[in-house]
Amino acid sequence: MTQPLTLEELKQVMAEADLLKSEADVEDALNRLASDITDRLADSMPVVYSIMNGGLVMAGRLLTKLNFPLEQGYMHATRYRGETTGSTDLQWQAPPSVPMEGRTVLILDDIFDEGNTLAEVVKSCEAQGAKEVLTAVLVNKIHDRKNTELKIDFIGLEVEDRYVFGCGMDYRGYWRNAAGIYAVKGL
Ligand SMILES: O=P(O)(O)OC[C@H]1O[C@H](OP(=O)(O)OP(=O)(O)O)[C@H](O)[C@@H]1O
Ligand code: HPA
Repeated sequence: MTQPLTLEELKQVMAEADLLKSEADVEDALNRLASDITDRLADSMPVVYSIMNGGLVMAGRLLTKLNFPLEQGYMHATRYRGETTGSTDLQWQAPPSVPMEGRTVLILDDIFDEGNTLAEVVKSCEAQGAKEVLTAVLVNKIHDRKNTELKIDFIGLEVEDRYVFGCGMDYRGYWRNAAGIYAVKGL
């Protein structure tokens, strides 16, 4: 495990970061996502799961924009665990909180990076008998290292190939609470 960061270091990370998407950009993206998701799922009484922890902020901000009957749930699967590179094994820290057999499932997550997390989560939902599984992410990171053929159904924003934080995404456990999306200096 890397050494914990101090308060001063964490403030410096933010002070030196590049703002990639403003709070207003994020809000526009969430409104577009809500409209597209409503068009597709308004009549399907879906279960909408957030992938903890990263999906928490997106879910909280998106759910109140969805004006149709849905159930809300969560699951916690983690691959990075406070580091800036992902481990090969996805660790399940909490299984899905609502049964999904025969249901339309929508998975919400903050970022589609190499794609291992969502690919495995989707596979797991299918194995648990979901009728259909759709995915929505706030951010798709653009690079050619995706480890999956999975196509994300709803994408809010695209970002360049840098380590990003804010809107649910952490830098070594911190700054998920930042309202915009930032790239760490040098990463
Ligand atoms: O596309 P991938 O390369 O698999 O990365 C994306 C995943 O990584 C992050 O989760 P993380 O493992 O950091 O867990 P956390 O949300 O609990 O921080 C993020 O929230 C996504 O779930
Ligand atoms: O760029 C990232 N930032 C935060 N969390 C992440 N998980 C995968 N990629 C990222």
